[in-house]
Amino acid sequence: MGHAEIPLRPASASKSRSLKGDIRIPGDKSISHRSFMFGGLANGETRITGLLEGEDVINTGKAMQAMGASIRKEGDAWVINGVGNGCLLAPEKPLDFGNAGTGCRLTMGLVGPYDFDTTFVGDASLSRRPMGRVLDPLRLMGVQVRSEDGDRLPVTLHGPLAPAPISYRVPMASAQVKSAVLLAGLNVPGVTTVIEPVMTRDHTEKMLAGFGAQLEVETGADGVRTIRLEGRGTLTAQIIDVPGDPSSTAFPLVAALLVPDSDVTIRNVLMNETRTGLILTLQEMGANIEIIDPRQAGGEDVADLRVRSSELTGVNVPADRAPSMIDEYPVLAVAASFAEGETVMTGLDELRVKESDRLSAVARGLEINGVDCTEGDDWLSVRGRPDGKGLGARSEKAVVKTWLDHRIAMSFLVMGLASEHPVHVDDSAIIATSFPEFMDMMTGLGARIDIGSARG
Ligand SMILES: O=C(O)C1=C[C@@H](OP(=O)(O)O)[C@@H](O)[C@H](O)C1
Ligand SMILES: C=C(OP(=O)(O)O)C(=O)O
Repeated sequence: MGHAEIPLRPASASKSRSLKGDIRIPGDKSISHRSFMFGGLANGETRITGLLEGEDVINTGKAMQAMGASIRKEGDAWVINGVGNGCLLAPEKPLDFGNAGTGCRLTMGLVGPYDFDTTFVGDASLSRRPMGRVLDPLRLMGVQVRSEDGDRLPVTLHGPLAPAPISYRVPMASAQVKSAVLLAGLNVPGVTTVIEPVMTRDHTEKMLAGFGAQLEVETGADGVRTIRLEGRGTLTAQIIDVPGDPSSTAFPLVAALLVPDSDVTIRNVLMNETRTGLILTLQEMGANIEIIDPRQAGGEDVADLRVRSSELTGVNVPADRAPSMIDEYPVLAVAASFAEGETVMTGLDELRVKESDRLSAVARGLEINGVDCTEGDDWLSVRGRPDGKGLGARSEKAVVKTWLDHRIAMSFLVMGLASEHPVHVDDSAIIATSFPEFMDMMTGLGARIDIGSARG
């Protein structure tokens, strides 16, 4: 059952006394998707520990199974026997990616060049999101595309008999587009080139190299990256331990900063520089975040974070930082609501095409909870109230609309933990797409969050 059919599960968060504890955040969503995909494609048996068992990632696993990979769970490990590069099977039914842009767009690249039909479907949120950004480069490789108006789902792809490699300059800052082109290149003879003017998360490049793909990355003096991948090579199974997701970490982290007398340690957090923009920004705002035991694990930087309540001050968040914190703006806007002075966030155009139009969803949610903010076409400014006085819902009717967007739901629940009045969200069921443990983990730290019954 997709989220379109699941009844909404409203929830409310109320002012909490203090958050205390030591937690381990579930695995990174980006790395988990790619672990299932590359393991499903490689020769041999890939073992994954720490995989995020959220709905988004599970849907990617089901898609890989539908295309021939064998996936099973043994104790804590996921064990995958891959089909071999170039050997995916035609799925018998449409692949349903639920709410997941990453699963859907990367798999379009992975299977698009194959000479058979593959149909992609998703929930109401995913069906509203633009797919042209991935379909355009696939068309250049010779892939036939059948889609609804405006390149929305459902989409059916059929690869050509002789796919051609392309050189593609990614027109927007998007790791999903970069990755889809590279994954398509895996099954195309010759060298596929991706030019990335603005660096985005680099998990695809790193992990493909780890699986043995012939891939090189060159960074120009101007920061422009050129990634070249030799197609039709062999991928070899790997052992993967997925580090904790910095995007999920953002919620208990901001909550601990905002709720007075809090002291929370978060273990095993991925600290890849393409993902740490939020931590940097919060530190600039005066956040007390201690980075403990920074280390390498499985080719990635990880660390433990000790977070204590802090008085925050508004800052300007530069546009060029957006790719390294793209999923964290909703919760940053919540942090800014409790900061002294104004926070201005720029370069936010990509927020309009996430699970919801996050710029507008955040601005509406802040407004109904008494926050003074301004929404621009690609920017947001927030004027905070350090004591949280007057913030929160003044009536039962002031319910944040979450639009099937997990990050909107979690961000506003965090807001309610430090506001004078409770904060209500119209749905919390969607949180299971990326962070099924969110409620238990937060309430375990002392957060007052109640799940209500469906409102009429
Ligand atoms: O490649 C990835 O794993 C992701 C890339 C980002 O999307 P875009 O590529 O659309 O920026 C991010 O928002 C998403 O949560 C995960
Ligand atoms: C944008 C997100 O994910 P996706 O694009 O995979 O749906 C997210 O998790 O915030």
